[in-house]
Amino acid sequence: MATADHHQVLEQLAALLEERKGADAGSSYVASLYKKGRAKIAQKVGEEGVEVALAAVGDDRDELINEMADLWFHSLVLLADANLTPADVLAELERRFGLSGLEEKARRAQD
Ligand SMILES: N=c1c2ncn([C@@H]3O[C@H](COP(=O)(O)OP(=O)(O)OP(=O)(O)O)[C@@H](O)[C@H]3O)c2ncn1[C@@H]1O[C@H](COP(=O)(O)O)[C@@H](O)[C@H]1O
Repeated sequence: MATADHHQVLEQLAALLEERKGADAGSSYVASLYKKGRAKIAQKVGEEGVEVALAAVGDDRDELINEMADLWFHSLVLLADANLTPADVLAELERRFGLSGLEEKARRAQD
């Protein structure tokens, strides 16, 4: 896939994950995750997060990319299971543009 198409990958994968809701768990890893349920999917996200942290400390570029891809993938499955999309998360990140992290933290402390 060409670099210019990279921004479409999240949407394409999300569409595929949506399709997998009707798939057979025996022939699709994603369908097998849906079948195991939200808690199992959430557990996978947690495990992949830990693996990302370990890879980062190990300072191995390829390992970090690999583990981050696993984390993003399982996070997308979790979003789909919750009937949310990458666009929902991207919209939230977009909303935060221009708002410094420290400023945001201070606002939260006031709530
Ligand atoms: N991007 C991915 C992707 N990344 C990682 N994985 C799978 O995630 C699993 C994670 O491996 P682990 O060792 O952590 O887990 P495990 O030991 O297999 O599973 P557990 O027993 O821990 O649950 C592996 O089986 C990987 O193959 C993925 N599986 C699917 N996709 C995408 O999802 C699409 C649909 O997949 P299927 O539903 O399987 O057709 C594929 O075409 C891909 O685009």
